[in-house]
Amino acid sequence: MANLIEVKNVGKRYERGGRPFWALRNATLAVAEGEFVTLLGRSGSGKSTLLNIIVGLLSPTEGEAVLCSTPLSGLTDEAASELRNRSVGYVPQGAGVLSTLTVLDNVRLPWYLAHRGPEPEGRAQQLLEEVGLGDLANQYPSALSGGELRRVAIARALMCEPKVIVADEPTSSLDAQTAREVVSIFRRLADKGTGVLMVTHDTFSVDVSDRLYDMAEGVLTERAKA
Ligand SMILES: Nc1ncnc2c1ncn2[C@@H]1O[C@H](COP(=O)(O)OP(=O)(O)OP(=O)(O)O)[C@@H](O)[C@H]1O
Repeated sequence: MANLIEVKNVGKRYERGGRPFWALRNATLAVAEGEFVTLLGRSGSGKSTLLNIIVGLLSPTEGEAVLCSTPLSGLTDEAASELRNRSVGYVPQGAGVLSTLTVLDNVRLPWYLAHRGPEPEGRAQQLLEEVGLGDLANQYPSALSGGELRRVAIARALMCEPKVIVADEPTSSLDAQTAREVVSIFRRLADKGTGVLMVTHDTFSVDVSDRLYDMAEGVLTERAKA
C-alpha cells in the first residue's frame, strides 16, 4: 500500500524566553492507505506541532514531510492549501467552525473551496446525520455545545472524501458512546482505503488502531501493539 503521509527526520525549533527549544526532534512516521494510526502523548509533548507540519500549516526546521506523494517543502501556501482541501480531512484542535455560516454550510464549505461548485446532492446533510447532528443543520454554531461543534468539524473534514484524515483529539469533549461512533466512522473509512492519523487518549481508538506512536518531549517512537 502506498504511503499517504511520510515524515522523515523532522524537527521543529521554537524560541522560548530568547532560547532555542526543540518541540519536535528527528521524527519519522508513515501512514499508508487503509491504515488507522494513533498518536499518543502528554499535553505539550509535540503532537499538534507534528500534525500541523504534516498538513502543511507549519514548516519544519529540518527534515521532510510528504503528503499524498507531494513533498510539502517546495509548495507555495496556495498550493499547500489546495492539496489540503482536495486530499486531506483535517480536524484541528478546537472546532474552528465559522460562526457566520450555518452548520450545514460549514460542512459544505470545503467542497466549494476545492471544486468551486455545488456538492453532490445531500452529501453535507448525510455527513451531519452520520455524526448525529442531522437535526441541527440549519442552526448557527453559537447554538451548539462544544461536543456538537467537534462533530461539525469531523463532518466537514469528511466532505471532500479525503484520501487521508488527520485529526487532533477529535473525540475530546464527546461522551464515550459518541466518541466510539466517531472512531467507528474513521475505522470504516480506513477499511475502505483512507489513511487515518489521529491524536487521542481514547482507549477505544487504541484498540482499533493498526499502529501506535508515542510522543514524549518531542521524541516520537512507534509502540509495539500488545
Ligand atoms: N508557536 C510556538 N512558539 C513557541 N513554543 C511553541 C509554539 N507552539 C507550540 N509551542 C510549544 O511546543 C511544545 C509542543 O506543543 P504542541 O502544541 O505540539 O503540544 P501537544 O502535544 O499538541 O499538546 P496538547 O496535547 O496540550 O495539545 C509545547 O511545549 C508548546 O508550548
